[in-house]
Formats: sequence, structure tokens, C-alpha cells
Amino acid sequence: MTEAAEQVLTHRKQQVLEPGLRTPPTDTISPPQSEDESSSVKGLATDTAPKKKSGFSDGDIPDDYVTRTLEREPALPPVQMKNILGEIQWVSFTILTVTPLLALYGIFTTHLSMKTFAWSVFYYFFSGLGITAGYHRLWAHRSYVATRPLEYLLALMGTSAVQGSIHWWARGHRAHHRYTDTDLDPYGAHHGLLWSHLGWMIVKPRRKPGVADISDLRKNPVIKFQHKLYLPLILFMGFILPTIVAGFGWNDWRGGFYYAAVARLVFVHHSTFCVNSLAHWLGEASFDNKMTPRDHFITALVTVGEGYHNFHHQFPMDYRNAVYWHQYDPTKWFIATMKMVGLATHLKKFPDNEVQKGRVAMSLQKINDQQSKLSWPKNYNDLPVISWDDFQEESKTRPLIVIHGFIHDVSSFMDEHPGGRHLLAGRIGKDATVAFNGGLYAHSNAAHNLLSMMRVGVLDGGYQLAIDDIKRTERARAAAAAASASVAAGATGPGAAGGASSAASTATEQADGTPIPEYSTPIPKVEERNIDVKARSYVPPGQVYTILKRGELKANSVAQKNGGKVGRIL
Ligand code: HEM
Repeated sequence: MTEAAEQVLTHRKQQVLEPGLRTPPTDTISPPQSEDESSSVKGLATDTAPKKKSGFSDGDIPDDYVTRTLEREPALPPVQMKNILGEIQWVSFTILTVTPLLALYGIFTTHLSMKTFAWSVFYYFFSGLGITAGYHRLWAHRSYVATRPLEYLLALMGTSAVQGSIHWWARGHRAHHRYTDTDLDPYGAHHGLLWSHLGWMIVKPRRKPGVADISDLRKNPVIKFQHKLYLPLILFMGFILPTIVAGFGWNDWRGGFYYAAVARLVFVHHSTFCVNSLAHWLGEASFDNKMTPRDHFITALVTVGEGYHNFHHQFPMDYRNAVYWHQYDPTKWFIATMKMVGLATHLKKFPDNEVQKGRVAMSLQKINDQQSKLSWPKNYNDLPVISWDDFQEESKTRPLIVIHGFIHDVSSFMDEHPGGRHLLAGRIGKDATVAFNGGLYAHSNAAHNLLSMMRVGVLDGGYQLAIDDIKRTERARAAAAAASASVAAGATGPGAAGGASSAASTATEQADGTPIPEYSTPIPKVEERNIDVKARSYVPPGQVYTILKRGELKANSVAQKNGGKVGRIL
């Protein structure tokens, strides 16, 4: 025997006797399996198998069970054309192909009366609720407690859907929740829509589903009863009952069989299959997007309310699938009605606070994703700090305006400004914070956002400070003093040092004859003459005038001297 063939054989031996289709093959219709038989732990390579001491199939499950099992237990080779016949699960395959063909034949050859139609629709919901309210929410997830009569009713209703015994169904479903989107998930949606809808039932499982405990279900007499009598029960509930009701009721035996039994069964099958396929594919991840389950109204519509599947995978023990009144969840309504008539109790609900948190977390994530795709203003740490004087100086060559302590280059916006170009031009080289914030016009959020994108520097101190005025005055005095000293030196020669110092201390005029301003607080008005005409008449590059390139801007020497964080305006 080749190594590959040996591997396949070993794997086959390891396969748990779990059918692909929810109609169990003969093995699963037999009386309830012993703990070992039904537990998927059976057949695990010895070192990965949890050893059961506790009575739970997963009592001593290792912490790294999933990775270990996936690593150490080889999957069956993929199905290929050459081996397909040997890989098909014939029981499931036959049921899933014969029933739709039979239904089609019936639809084209049998008259559909209103009564039969109504009965078929009723029976569709009867079977569907057996699966959703019974198999799924009651037994697989224990989301409420049903009285014994309700349990028997749900067991019969679920049997009419011909989807396997409760025992088998719930075990597979618990594995699906525990190992969602891994290869230990019996109907993993990560293998594609077709696989999760039908493929996993038609083809032999490539791997054994992961361990899931169902010790609670094994003790349940209703589940035992259904498991024991499964074959006669499906014949009666799936085919005989829907037929005889129409037959005895309004003498439509043929319609009862083709519509209420067969066609209804096909609809119920695909309705449930959609929970495994469509509900992992269509819609929104309202609570968590790490895995495939999604929320969608259409899925809810075709699955008797199981369409809010992202919610369900987050809060599996909640008896609801849909939390809002306007969402379609007839299963929830059914369970709530059963509570009202005293047949159900202990309906579980996750705290609304936690449900809302899930939504908020996802909304924040979405917003973060959107945010990361947008351009945002430069952080102030990445901008150079510029002194007021340098800002003034550079404003002579390009249209710079201070707002909120940031220096903005408004060159790209001069002609676009809804308030008109002149309002910007008149504030070049100035602080327009007040005007921008309502002094003249209270700008919108959009304007604030736009403005922040024009940042090119941070104004040293954030405002034009009194210190700027003091420094400027000191500089003017020193320059005037130096000028008078040189005049005095020229007149009296080297011995006239005393004259120079007295000139420096008394200088009141600058070299150009303008008086040295006194220190003034508040901030002195910036004279219009400081602003070069070019900046005022600025037009965007490529048109008439091209702004000076950054490289040509002069170094920020004053800020350097003052020991500040220095740079050039960007
Ligand atoms: C670069 C800085 C500026 C930007 C990005 C800017 C942006 C805008 C925007 C987007 C609007 C449209 C309405 C709104 O969104 O609020 C607007 C309107 C206006 N802006 Fe500005 N603005 C700036 C500076 C200024 C300054 C300094 C003044 C006044 C001195 C001013 C005065 C106005 C006025 C009066 C309007 C109203 C126009 C109208 O609807 O009649 N803006 N600005």
C-alpha cells in the first residue's frame, strides 16, 4: 500500500460516524451512541486526544487543541474527478437530488389548490420552527427552557424537516460555533459558498469535526426517543402526515404529497442550508468582523429568522437572532409566545449594554478605517516653529495668515474663498483668528478642516507677543546706536569711543530716519507696508505668478538666535 493510500485509510478509520447530510446514515439512526462513540474525541491521534475524566467530551481538552489537531491529523486529499465516486455520501446525495427532482415533477403535473398551498406554507413554518426554535435555539444553544410537551412538539416538528436527529445535528452545530472558519468546523464557510451550503453533505468530510460536548443532550429523554425512532418518525412527519392531512382534509392526496411533503421539504432544506452558507456570506458584520457570520434581512427572510448571524455568533445563547422589533425573526416571536402560554421559561438575553458595545466597537472600527484613508493635517510636532518677525518677513513673498497659532499658506485658496479673495488678501501677514472665528464670520467645520490642511508652520508663542515688540525695538536701538557711533567715529577718530556710547544710549531714530518705537503693549499694529505687494496679488502657480520655491526662503536666523526650535516654513 502506498503512503498516501495508508494515510487515507488511517483517516477513514478516524472518521467519526457523522454523516454529511442532516439525515443520518443508518449508523446514526441507531440507538444513542455511547459516550465514546458519539464524541468526536474518538479516533484523535492519541497525543492530541483530550482524556475524559469529567464526563464531558472536552473535559481535558488541551489548550492548543485546534492547532495541534490541524497539524497532526492530516485532512483527506481534495476530491478530484478521478476519485469522486468513492468520495460521495450516497444517502445524502440521493435525498438532496431526488427530492428537488420529485418536487419539480409534482409542480408541473399537479394542480395546486389554495388549501394545499396554505397547508404547505403552514407546514414549511412548522418544520422550519422545529429546526430553528427546537434543534437550534433550544437544544444546540440552550437559549431557553422548554416544558416536556413543548420539547416533544419541537422534536416532531424538527423531525419533519428531515435533517438528522437532534443529537447529531446539535453536536455538529456546537462544533461549528466552536471552530468557526477553521477546518474543524464541519461546514466551514471559508471553503466557499457551495461547500457550506451543500458540498459538506454530499462529499465525505475531509476532516473529522472538532470536539464538542453534548453530554447534556445525551441525558434528555426526548432526544433519546427521537434518536431511537428516527427513521419511522421522519417517514411519518416528513411525508405521511402532510399528505394525509390534505388527503383526508380536502381530498387532495397528490397535492398533499408533492407540495406539502416534498416541495415543502426542499424549501426547508435549503432554508436551513442558507444559515450555513448565505448567513456567512451576505450582509454586515455588525458586531465582529474577525469571522464570516453576517447579518442580513434577506437571510432572515429565507431562514425563518436566523439571518442576524453575526449577532448570533457573538451571543449564541441569546434566544433572539434579531434584537430590534422591526427585524424579521419569527423564531423569536414563536419562543416568546411559548413563554406567554406557559410552555417556555428562562429565555436568555445578553445584557443590552454588551450588545450595544459590540455595535459601537464595529462602528468605531469602520470610522477608523475610513479615517485612515483620508489626508489629515500635519501634526504640530512636524511643523517648524517660526517667530513673528520671520512670519512677517516671509509674508512678503507668499500669502501667509496666522489663525489659531498656526501659520497657513493660503495660496491655493485665495481665488476659491467663498467670502472673496479680498478678505484673505487683507489679512496676509496678520493674525486672523478672531475674524475667522466669528469676529467677522463664524466658519463651518468644513472651513476649519480646510484651513488645517494649509498649515506650514507654528507661530512661536502662538500669538504675536509683546516680546517680539521688545526685541524689535532693541534691535532698532542697537542698529541706530551703531550707526550714530560710526558717524561719530568718522568725525572724531578712534578717540571718540565715549561719544559713540553716549550716541547709543540716546539714539531715538533708526538709520532710515524713522523714530524708534517705544515698547508697546498690547501688540503693535502691523503696518501694511510690511506686506509685499506680490503676496497680496498672489495668483496660484502656473498662472501669472509663481511663488518662491521653498529652497529660496531665507533661513530662520532670528528664531535660531533666540535658541528656539527652528526651521523653515514648509
Ligand atoms: C484660509 C482661511 C480661510 C478658509 C479656509 C476659509 C474658508 C471658508 C469657507 C469654506 C467658507 C464657506 C462657508 C463655510 O464653510 O463656513 C467661507 C466663507 C466665508 N469666509 Fe472664509 N475662510 C478663510 C478665511 C477667512 C477670513 C480670514 C475671513 C475674514 C476676514 C473670512 C470670511 C469669510 C466670510 C465673510 C464668508 C461668508 C461668505 C458668504 O457666504 O457670504 N474667511 N470661508
